[in-house]
Amino acid sequence: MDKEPSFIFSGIKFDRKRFPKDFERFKDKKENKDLKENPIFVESGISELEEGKKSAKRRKRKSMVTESVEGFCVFNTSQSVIETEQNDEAEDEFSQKKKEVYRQLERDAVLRKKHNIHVSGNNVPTPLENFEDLRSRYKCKQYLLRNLVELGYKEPTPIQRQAIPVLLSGRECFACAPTGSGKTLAFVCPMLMQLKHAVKDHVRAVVLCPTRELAAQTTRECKKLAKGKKFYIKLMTKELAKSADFSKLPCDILISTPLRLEFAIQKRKLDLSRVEYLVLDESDKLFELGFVKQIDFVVKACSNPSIVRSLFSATLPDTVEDLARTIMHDAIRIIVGRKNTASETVKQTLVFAGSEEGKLVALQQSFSESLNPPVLIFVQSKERAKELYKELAFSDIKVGVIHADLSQAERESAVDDFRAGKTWVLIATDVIARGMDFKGVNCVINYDFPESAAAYIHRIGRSGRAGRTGEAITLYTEEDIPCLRNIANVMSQSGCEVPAWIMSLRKIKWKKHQPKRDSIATIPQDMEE
Ligand SMILES: Nc1ncnc2c1ncn2[C@@H]1O[C@H](COP(=O)(O)OP(=O)(O)OP(=O)(O)O)[C@@H](O)[C@H]1O
Repeated sequence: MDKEPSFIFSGIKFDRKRFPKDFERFKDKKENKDLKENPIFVESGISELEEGKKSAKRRKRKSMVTESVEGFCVFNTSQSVIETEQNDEAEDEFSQKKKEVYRQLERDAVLRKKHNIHVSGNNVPTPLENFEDLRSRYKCKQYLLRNLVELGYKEPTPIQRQAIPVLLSGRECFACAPTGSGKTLAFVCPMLMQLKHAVKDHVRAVVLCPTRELAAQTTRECKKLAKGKKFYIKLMTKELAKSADFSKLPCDILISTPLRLEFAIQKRKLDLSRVEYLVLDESDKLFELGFVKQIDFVVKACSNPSIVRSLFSATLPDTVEDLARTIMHDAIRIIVGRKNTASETVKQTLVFAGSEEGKLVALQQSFSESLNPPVLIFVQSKERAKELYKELAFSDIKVGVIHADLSQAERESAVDDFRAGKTWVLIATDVIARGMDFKGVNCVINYDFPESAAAYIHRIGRSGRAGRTGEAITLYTEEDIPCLRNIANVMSQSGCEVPAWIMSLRKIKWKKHQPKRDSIATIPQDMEE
């Protein structure tokens, strides 16, 4: 009904030339009204909306060109009816587009809710329904889709569903998703897709990891995903950092720890000014005091104004978010589940061990009753790692150890032996607490209480990865009790039961809990040889 032109006003046209101001006022009002009524449009789907508006405007202009007479013209009825109809058509098309944008926004919201994805930022791209979307929406190359199938990845994980389209749209992001939830693929896949093919003369993507072991693992993952396509993917080794001539070394993707990269930039004159992608993996660790200067240096060296930067971690403190915001442009924030929580697939328990002596007895007893390898044991320092290693090696358990005092080759072989099942138990410091992906670790034992809630989340996250179940046991003594509540909070947030008395302890502000502990050693020195 409302589309029928009123009889009285049919054929009457407003003389725009004579009353330009009035016309402008009228036009503005209508457009403002549209925006006010549809605030979501201002935030999301704006490009499609604008495209709709533009095409409607284009059509309007076209119909005006055909006008023979302007001004009040009661005899021009048929011409104006045609024009009104054309305008209506354009309006219709515009409102159809608008509806479609709304429908898409609703579908996006449903998909995000289903996968517990929370986003904030402008115009967040639609999450992936499946890996097939990579081909249909983003023209993903066959080699990559084939590699996903070969790796056995049937469906994207929640972080992959959202982070991949965000990065493919050229948007910067900071992403927080649980340990073992596939964050590596979430940043490697869009990187390979965007780089398209290899070039030989400059570094195009940089991934920074806090440890050499993680950098090596990420390089391997990257190569697996790039299989069948000639990309130059390089791990920054000590040798490369010391002696490579980067101007002659073809390198599309460079994976490094911050220190080695800083060294290479300074000493080897590594030019990062054309880097298109920069990923800070385990970003909260990289923003800690020991790294922050190097990170700052690398971020500045990656001076390409159209660079896309992204931050990934399972823990993202507000302070890091605030810092990240200062360097990122219009970034999208992606949180899977709740921020700073442990993986829900890990069964977590707290065990009171009384004293240091009690811890060793408890560990040896539990191993003699049942040992379900692979088991990872975390201790507070390299000295304690060495001590515990001697104790366990002495009791005939196939045990390995990794800490910062070992040579690179020894560190690698400790990790390889554990991966290959040659050792059943690996004793470690926090050096491998982040990012390391050991297949099927059945149990993580926090022999020494973790230094922070974040350390706890990352340590126990070496188990229960990629949807598998796992177990985490945390031993504590009297001196750990003041920090118990913080760990208990993490446990209860991920659905584990915690004794009421622990939950009623006072919360403390906790920086680094590394109390001085009694030595683990029980074996007399002369028996060690
Ligand atoms: N879509 C997928 N389907 C099944 N498995 C996957 C998928 N994506 C990744 N994985 C596997 O999940 C495991 C964990 O992935 P990844 O190491 O990337 O986790 P993460 O989120 O980076 O963990 P962390 O926070 O500990 O670094 C890996 O073994 C990886 O091969």
